[in-house]
Amino acid sequence: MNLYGIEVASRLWLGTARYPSPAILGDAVRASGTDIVTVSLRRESGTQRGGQDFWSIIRGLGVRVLPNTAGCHSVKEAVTTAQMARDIFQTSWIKLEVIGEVDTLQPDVFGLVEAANVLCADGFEVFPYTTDDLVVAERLLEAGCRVLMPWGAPIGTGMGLNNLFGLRALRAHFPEVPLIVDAGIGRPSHAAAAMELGYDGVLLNTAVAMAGDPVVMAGAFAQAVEAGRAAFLAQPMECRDIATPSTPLLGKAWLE
Ligand SMILES: CC(=O)[C@@H](O)[C@H](O)COP(=O)(O)O
Repeated sequence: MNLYGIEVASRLWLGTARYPSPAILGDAVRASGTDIVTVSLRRESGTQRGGQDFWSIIRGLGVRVLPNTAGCHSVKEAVTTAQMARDIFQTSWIKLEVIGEVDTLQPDVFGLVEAANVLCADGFEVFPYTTDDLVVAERLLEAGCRVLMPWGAPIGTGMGLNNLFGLRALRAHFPEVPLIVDAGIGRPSHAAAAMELGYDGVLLNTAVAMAGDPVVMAGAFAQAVEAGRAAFLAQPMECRDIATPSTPLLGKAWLE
């Protein structure tokens, strides 16, 4: 898929937080086959994760970094964080998060649109973490976003795809816009379901980082995303209310 002029092969993108160790993070990234990881500037740049060590591990993975503004609750904070990320990572890509509510961590969609306008005007290539609201999606595209990242469910819940209707509607309304489900995915089957809906990819963190075996789980997600994409391209059958025998009756067996 083409994102802001860059050809991206991987449809599974990973977050880099909450892994048991940097070595396991590296192994999970390799097992996932991803070529994009997202990094939170606010959470990872402190001393807690080793500062420079953490950056060098990420750089050593040889994947594209999509910095994010996780943990930002205001437009000002998100814009400043994005500007710092651009300097540090030498990229104009930014996954824009403006959190509006602490219990659900749901996006503040008003702040999100405002921040997207500011950042797009400043030359950023914005990947907005949004809800499944069609009107907000329109506003983000008007602001200059060329990719949308609607949530599956609140971050870290692992609930999967909470609003299938909303996600289907977004896909149907914006057939040409790359759509990546971001957040709330808990199991490989959720990722496969998103891909079967025709989504272009999924971004997840907690489901891999907090699994009993993150490396095996990363591989399982890779297979699920591939299977879901293949199923979408193969055009799944429609659901029906009425049963249809899969073995046509050509005649009845005659028993004496
Ligand atoms: C890492 C990151 O960017 C998260 O904010 C992202 O939304 C992933 O969410 P999950 O941890 O629910 O997969």
